[in-house]
Amino acid sequence: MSAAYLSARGLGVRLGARDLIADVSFDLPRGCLTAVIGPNGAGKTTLLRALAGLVLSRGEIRVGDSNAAALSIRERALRFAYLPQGHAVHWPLPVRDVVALGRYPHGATDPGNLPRRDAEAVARAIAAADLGSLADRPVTELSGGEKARVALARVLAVEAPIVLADEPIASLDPRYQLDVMALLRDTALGGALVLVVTHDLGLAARFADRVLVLKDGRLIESGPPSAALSPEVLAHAFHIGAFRAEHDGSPVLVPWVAP
Ligand SMILES: Nc1ncnc2c1ncn2[C@@H]1O[C@H](COP(=O)(O)OP(=O)(O)OP(=O)(O)O)[C@@H](O)[C@H]1O
Repeated sequence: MSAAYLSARGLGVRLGARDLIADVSFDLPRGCLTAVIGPNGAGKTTLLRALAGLVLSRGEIRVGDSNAAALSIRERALRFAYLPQGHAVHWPLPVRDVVALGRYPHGATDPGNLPRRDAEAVARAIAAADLGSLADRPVTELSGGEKARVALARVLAVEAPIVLADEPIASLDPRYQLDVMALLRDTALGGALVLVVTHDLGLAARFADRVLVLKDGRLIESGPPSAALSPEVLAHAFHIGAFRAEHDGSPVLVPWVAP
């Protein structure tokens, strides 16, 4: 594996007397799409929030040559583009302006008057998320799936080296699920380090280079999909089996009843 760009050592998040995640360690390179999977409540969202610096954590997070804890909020927002679960926007802002919020960490604070470099990044993100025909519509008038693509475009507009996406395909139709996974893979191929939380094991098997498996706040497996989605791991993590096949050279994995 190439040099690590994002490393966690003994990462933990404790709330009250409870460890939401504990002793999580990994090294991930740029240019890699990593799926984060695990049962409900396993700590996937908490892990992403800890990496983004949105929840207090212990242990160490290193980004490139920096200790993440030493970064200012703006530096952290430039390095980590974070797509939260749900991503509600309640103001009737035009789609273009919502996407432009992704340029805020770059100092572009007025969506109506973006410097050229920022306007170009916004245009790239709008095109990548296939939002060209919706760019001038108020975001509040879009469907759930369309809003999800706007939220993703905002994150892509940051053009950060690390993308943290929490269930970005949860509300999308099958076509856009495939498009968004392909888009995230292309983002990784373009040099970003992409972490995607998903419950779709089939898409994780097909698109991810690596898989992190969380259970009860612990990292129980980390590796290529062939190892991290093995029958043993799925039985241990989810108490399920899976139908496995290959199509067009890609792995097919369909969750099935426990063996
Ligand atoms: N603010 C909070 N206060 C107390 N407990 C919390 C808080 N946020 C999350 N938790 C608990 O932490 C655990 C991990 O939650 P988290 O949202 O990280 O899980 P997840 O793996 O993303 O789950 P899901 O697949 O259901 O989205 C859960 O048991 C949850 O109840």
